[in-house]
Amino acid sequence: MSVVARIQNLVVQYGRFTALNGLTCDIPEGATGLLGPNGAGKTTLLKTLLGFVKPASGTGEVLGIDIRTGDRAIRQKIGLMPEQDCHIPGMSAVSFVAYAGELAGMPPEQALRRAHEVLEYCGLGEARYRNVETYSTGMKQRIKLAQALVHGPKLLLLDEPTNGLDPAGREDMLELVRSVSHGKGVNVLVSSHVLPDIERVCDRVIVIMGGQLRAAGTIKDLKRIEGHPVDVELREVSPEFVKTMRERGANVELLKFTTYRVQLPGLPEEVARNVIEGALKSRAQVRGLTLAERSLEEAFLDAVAPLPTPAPSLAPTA
Ligand SMILES: Nc1ncnc2c1ncn2[C@@H]1O[C@H](COP(=O)(O)OP(=O)(O)OP(=O)(O)O)[C@@H](O)[C@H]1O
Repeated sequence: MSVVARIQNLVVQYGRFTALNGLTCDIPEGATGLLGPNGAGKTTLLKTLLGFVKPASGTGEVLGIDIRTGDRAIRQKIGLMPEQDCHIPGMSAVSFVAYAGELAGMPPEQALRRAHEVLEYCGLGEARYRNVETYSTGMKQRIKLAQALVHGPKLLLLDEPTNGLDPAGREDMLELVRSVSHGKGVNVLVSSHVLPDIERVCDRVIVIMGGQLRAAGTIKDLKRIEGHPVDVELREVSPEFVKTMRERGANVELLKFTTYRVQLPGLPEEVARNVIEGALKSRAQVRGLTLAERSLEEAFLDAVAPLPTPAPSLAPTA
């Protein structure tokens, strides 16, 4: 797995409050979701990657550049779509986006040309000469994306990109982010509380809590259930199937309607074969057979569950 950013033992403090508490994680190439409950440190991590916030200790590299010293070089290669509105009052969309390009180091003419292109790409072509203050919430979200993309970043950081959007606007924004990451090959890190959004756009997630890493990996792996149980949908409820599978050493539970979850030792293919044999023997008709998985929400809740507290050590007796 290639990485776009790597951070180790990162500590970030606001006064005496520690927001990132020894965070170590890799941000892989592709589309990654950054998950965590309120106050977990997600925005702080994004700001630290951009060099806006300096770590008290620890190390970090983004696209091969040290986050402690290379903030200007980093900002030329990263785009940030912040959670809050970031337009400048009184400016038209095209002037604002071109200005964002210049701030990222582009020559004015090139910035203006790119501003027209990205506004078109973000669906704001017709509204580009309008004052941004007159934009709807959905349009304001799009212009935040346009200003983040104007300088052709290699990594795009998105902080709650679907905030405040209605269902149609949300769909459009997710489609845009997906096309940026999967069609244009831009690496993206998306911070969001909306797990279905993350599932739509990302292949991997990083879960943080209390400024520390709680889980990281592909969404597929995080949803996997230990022991590879399979879900078997039968044509009808079959006590005979349950009996047969139990005789074969399986753990069987009725999940819903006519679907059973079956757990047996062995690889998923072996378990599937065993289930088919059991169904044939018990004359149960199989309608579907899938590897059981939990929802991303279940995996997330598991990752952020309170950590077990170590047992108190016994005081030595005199
Ligand atoms: N400028 C600041 N001064 C003091 N504390 C801050 C500052 N910015 C953030 N914090 C605190 O640091 C912690 C992490 O904040 P951060 O905004 O990174 O969390 P988050 O995971 O993005 O939260 P949310 O999901 O609510 O946006 C929070 O407890 C927050 O109150």
